[in-house]
Amino acid sequence: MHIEEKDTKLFIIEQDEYYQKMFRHYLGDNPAYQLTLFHDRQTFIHRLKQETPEVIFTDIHFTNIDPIQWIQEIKASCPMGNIIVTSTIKEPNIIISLFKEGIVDYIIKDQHNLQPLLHQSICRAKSLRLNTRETTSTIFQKEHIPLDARIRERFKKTIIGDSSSMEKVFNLLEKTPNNNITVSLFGETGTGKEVVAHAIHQQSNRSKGPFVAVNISAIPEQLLESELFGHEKGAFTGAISRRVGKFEEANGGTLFLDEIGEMSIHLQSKLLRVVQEKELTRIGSNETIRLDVRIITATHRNLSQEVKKGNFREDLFYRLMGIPIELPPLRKREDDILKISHFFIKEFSKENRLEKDVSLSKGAERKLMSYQYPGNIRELKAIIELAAVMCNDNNIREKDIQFPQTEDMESLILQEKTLKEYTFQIVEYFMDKYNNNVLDVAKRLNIGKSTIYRYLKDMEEVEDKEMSRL
Ligand SMILES: Nc1ncnc2c1ncn2[C@@H]1O[C@H](COP(=O)(O)OP(=O)(O)OP(=O)(O)O)[C@@H](O)[C@H]1O
Repeated sequence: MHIEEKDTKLFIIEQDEYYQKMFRHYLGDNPAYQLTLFHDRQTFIHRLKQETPEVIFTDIHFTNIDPIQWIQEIKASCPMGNIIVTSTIKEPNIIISLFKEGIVDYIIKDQHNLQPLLHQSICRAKSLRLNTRETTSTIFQKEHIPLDARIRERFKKTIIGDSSSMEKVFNLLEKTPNNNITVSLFGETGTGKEVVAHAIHQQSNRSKGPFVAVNISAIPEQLLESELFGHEKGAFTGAISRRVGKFEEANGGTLFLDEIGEMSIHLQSKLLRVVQEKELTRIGSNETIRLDVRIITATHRNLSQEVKKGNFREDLFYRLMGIPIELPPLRKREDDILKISHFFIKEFSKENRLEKDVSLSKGAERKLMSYQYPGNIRELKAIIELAAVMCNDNNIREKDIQFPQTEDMESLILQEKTLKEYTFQIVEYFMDKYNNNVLDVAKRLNIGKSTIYRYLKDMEEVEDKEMSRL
């Protein structure tokens, strides 16, 4: 979308004289911008309460005030203003927290190409405003802001989960459909990063365009450049024909760069250029191709640590961050385990055209709840599918649920139950296994029949108590 730049009202608070001059030089001379520079915090806040600039540039390095508090103060004074932070502070954790507070962009001040970055940032802030028709300061979740339930419900059709940690994810996802902002997904393997990336595309105003996914770690380094950016015939040995890269393939749609943390530093700089300039040239070509692609990235790594270690370019990190969404591991989503299990069982029954849907016994449910799932949702899916194949009468019992041997004991111990609770679990397991034949179970566990009956009675009482509490 072309953004009309005439008379864009900019407020800039900057205490450093050198940078004040720089802002005046880079932005003040541009007739499209109406610039007001402040160096005093109080005057700045006072004016913000009276006027509404479209874009607010601020540093975060002020004495006696914490960066988050400062952004909150600006937002409280001018809820409609789009905040862009310009600072020399490069601490990734601070930057992520500021994005979560709702800033639109973060620009490191001491870069050589600052002028185009400032300009792009202003355009981006304005396009957000036009596209979303909401303040960019509400781009990120805030409990007190009414949430768009319809968008949330659409996301919930493919991303199963109701737990409180997922609610935070949905709060952020709600803010993605009507703009072009980059989304960066973090989370352990199997937590659903690709599912979420696809859902973002599906719910966005680009859903009619292509969704192209590239797994960076699956492509050998020497092929990745041409895979992403394409090449002309004869550009290098082996380039027997022209190849359109994934960026071009995704034009008009969404490009999902999975495992972005695995990209080499060399390619990172090329990617940065493409992301910043929104155009590329294929290897061996002079032609410039304009890009209109939304980028979603994912990684299982802690990227801010990778930045600190020098493995990931800090400028690219900031460029790609956009809306950062952390997908929680399944062990922190206990409330979702059964819901997702039932979802997979339904899918399984449908895919296999079963006349009667597979069901889960209470014992099986309890067993599913007892595990830690190092492989997250992918592992749960595999466990459920295996159980659905192994079970008799389309009813999954405890014995049908099989966890990898090595994790089994550890995961049992990690539950830190009482001895009585462990005993109940063992009795329940064998009752399930021996089709409720108390005699067989007593023999197997080498205890008297009456002891088993006593346990069963105790278990029933515990269950009744639990039920009456609900
Ligand atoms: N919330 C969810 N609801 C239903 N199914 C899900 C959900 N999240 C993930 N899945 C399923 O779990 C499996 C793993 O998901 P996905 O590939 O998106 O994970 P990932 O985080 O991208 O993994 P990796 O980091 O290994 O690439 C897929 O089969 C997917 O369909």
